[in-house]
Amino acid sequence: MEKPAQNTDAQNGQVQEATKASSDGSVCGYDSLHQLLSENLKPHLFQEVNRILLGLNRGKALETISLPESAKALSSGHNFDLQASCFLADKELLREPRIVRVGLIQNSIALPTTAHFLDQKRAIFEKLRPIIDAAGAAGVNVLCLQEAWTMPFAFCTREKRWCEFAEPVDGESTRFLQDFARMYNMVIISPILERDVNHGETLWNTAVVIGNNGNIIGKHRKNHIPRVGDFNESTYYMEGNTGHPVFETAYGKIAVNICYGRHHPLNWLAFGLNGAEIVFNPSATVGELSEPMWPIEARNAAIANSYFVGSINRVGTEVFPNPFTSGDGKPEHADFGHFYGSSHFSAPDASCTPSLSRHRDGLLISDMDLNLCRQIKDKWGFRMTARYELYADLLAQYLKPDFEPQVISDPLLHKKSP
Ligand SMILES: NC(=O)NCCC(=O)O
Repeated sequence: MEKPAQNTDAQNGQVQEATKASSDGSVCGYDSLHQLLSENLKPHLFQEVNRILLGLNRGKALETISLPESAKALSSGHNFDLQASCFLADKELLREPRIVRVGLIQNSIALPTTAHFLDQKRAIFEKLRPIIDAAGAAGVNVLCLQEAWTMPFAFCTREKRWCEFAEPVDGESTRFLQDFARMYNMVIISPILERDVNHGETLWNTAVVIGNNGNIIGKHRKNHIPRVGDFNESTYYMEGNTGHPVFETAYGKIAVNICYGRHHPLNWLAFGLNGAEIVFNPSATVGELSEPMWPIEARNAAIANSYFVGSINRVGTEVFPNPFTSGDGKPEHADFGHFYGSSHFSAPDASCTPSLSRHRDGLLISDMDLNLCRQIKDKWGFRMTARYELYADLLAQYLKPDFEPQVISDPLLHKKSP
């Protein structure tokens, strides 16, 4: 048998270069996989790759939209990625289009985790200010920030001192965002570590929904808590007790499925059953653990539930003062790994936007005609064909202590072969 060809020095050099480029969190020196493909494939090949990877909206690739110069100036002045596109729906005879402009913000922390907590928090506020201003200048109607945006994602450490970052729902970060909500007539979703003072200082992982008049519409607490890798989050807060609320806002019915909840299809379903048209998935997750899942799960949820999904992941590597372990046999270490950004939108018709940068702060904007949700329900009929009664019955059985799985064994399973 012929031996596989050895790598040449040039090829080895290229591999090393790619590895070096990736250590800054980029995709081999490119901001995103999309950018890598678009800059390296011939246009006709890229068009076909794009069709298969990102899908089509009304038979065409998603169109980009132009943004005001003031938003672009903020992006270049403060070095954050800014992208914008548009999901269309068919024209209807009896309903006007319901076009909403939606924004997602991804960011790294602003100061080392060794800085005074107050300075860390305030520095994140200052970092976000121009990005939120850009969203406002661009006319964003609904804006969502990343999970636990006011703090480093210290839940890997299991150290209790990070609990100091927790705030009541009407605390400092909410007040900070309420001003923007009023100024820009914008609904803002603010995922924070919540301190529930009225219930014995209980901590929750909570998304506060601020209305476009600056009022607090309500909150949702993360339902599913990870117990995987360094995600030692159960040390800090409890499984949510707010169910699957959908918030009826001036711009549509929205819900929030916080991070690890995206691995639970029933969690997505429940927001859909309550009538959500856009579900946000503010997250904090790292490349080694979940990157291959990232482009699939939210997109699948958007398809299965006929709603839009906005997925957000934080950016960068956060190094903590004291090394930690997580009982997975890995040597002690002081960081989670790289939070890979890559925030994006998925639509009910299976199309999705290119992702934001894998390593830079960013603001992703998309116009979406919410009429697409019902149009896709009418086309595919997933709700109508869902046979919920079958599953309700199975789940009711499954919850009983004497449940036995419905397995029909081949009576000849243990027959000895002749
Ligand atoms: N924040 C959080 O729930 N992360 C869990 C890791 C993952 O779901 O990818």
